[in-house]
Amino acid sequence: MASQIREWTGIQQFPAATQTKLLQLLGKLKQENVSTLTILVMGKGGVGKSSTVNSLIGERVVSVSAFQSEGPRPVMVSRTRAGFTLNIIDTPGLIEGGYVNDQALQIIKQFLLNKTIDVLLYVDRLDAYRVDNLDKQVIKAITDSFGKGIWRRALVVLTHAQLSPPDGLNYDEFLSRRSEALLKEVRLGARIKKQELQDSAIPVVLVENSGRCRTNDDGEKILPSGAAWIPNLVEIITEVVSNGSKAIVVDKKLIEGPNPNEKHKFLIPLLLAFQYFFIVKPIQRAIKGDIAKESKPLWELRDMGLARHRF
Ligand SMILES: Nc1nc2c(ncn2[C@@H]2O[C@H](COP(=O)(O)OP(=O)(O)OP(=O)(O)O)[C@@H](O)[C@H]2O)c(=O)[nH]1
Repeated sequence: MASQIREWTGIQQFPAATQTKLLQLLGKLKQENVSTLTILVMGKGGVGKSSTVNSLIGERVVSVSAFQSEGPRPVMVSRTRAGFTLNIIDTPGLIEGGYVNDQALQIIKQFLLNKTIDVLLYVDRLDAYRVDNLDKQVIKAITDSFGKGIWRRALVVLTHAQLSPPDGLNYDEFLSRRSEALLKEVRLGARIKKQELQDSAIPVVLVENSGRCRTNDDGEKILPSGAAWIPNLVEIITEVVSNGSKAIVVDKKLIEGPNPNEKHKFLIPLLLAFQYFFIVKPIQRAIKGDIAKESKPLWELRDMGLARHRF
């Protein structure tokens, strides 16, 4: 209920330049008749999801820990400002003991029941050097849970953006290699086809949550490129919201129904029937034919009394 939602006072913590840009962006959304934005934040554990939520809200609303957080519970933080409601849903890391924690995933899905996800922030660290099987699993779990359409509403958010790349690589080169490796996995995990690539361009956005993040003359936290990252992130979120794709409505059907990516499951019995009549049957027939044609070995003929013992 709107009356219970707290006023977004955290915005006043931002430097004036950031506040102005944020209010402009929210004003633009309102002009497009968007007055609520629900942002889902997902990713592996410890990549900076909660820190990013706190940075965006401008308050310490969710706890941040260098070690894996305990209760695997999602948290929704809601704030209103000038008739606009911002909901951000922070979720626990999905990986436990090397696998996607199905129970945590189920809890997240239940939590999202009857909510509409406008944007997914898929969070990872910029300073990771390879994409591994865990990334694949998390991307697949998100796709299987919400359908591949969620990636049309997604941003890849890379934290720890204030880094010095290793091996003498320059920053932009490192960023583009890291982004490309991750996006490749997202495209595979989300089963985005080649012809859909153009439509499904997923933006990669940099974030630096550290208190030691550099600032510009206006006091805004900036990236190594000099861009103020909070207004930049919000701007790209508003672009994704306006890209013509559908928000993800989490209803009972999505949570309990068949996997949204298995729409063609009805074909399975047809395929089995095809396999039976056109593969299994002909093979059985061929085997029978072979047996019938087979010349009997001497010992068999002997046993049948048709051949004389030769030994
Ligand atoms: N330097 C730096 N540290 C960060 C950044 N983002 C997060 N951290 C640190 O990384 C650690 C984990 O951050 P969290 O925000 O708790 O990560 P999380 O993904 O929410 O973790 P779980 O809730 O356990 O899944 C904390 O010690 C943060 O202070 C960042 O952009 N830069």
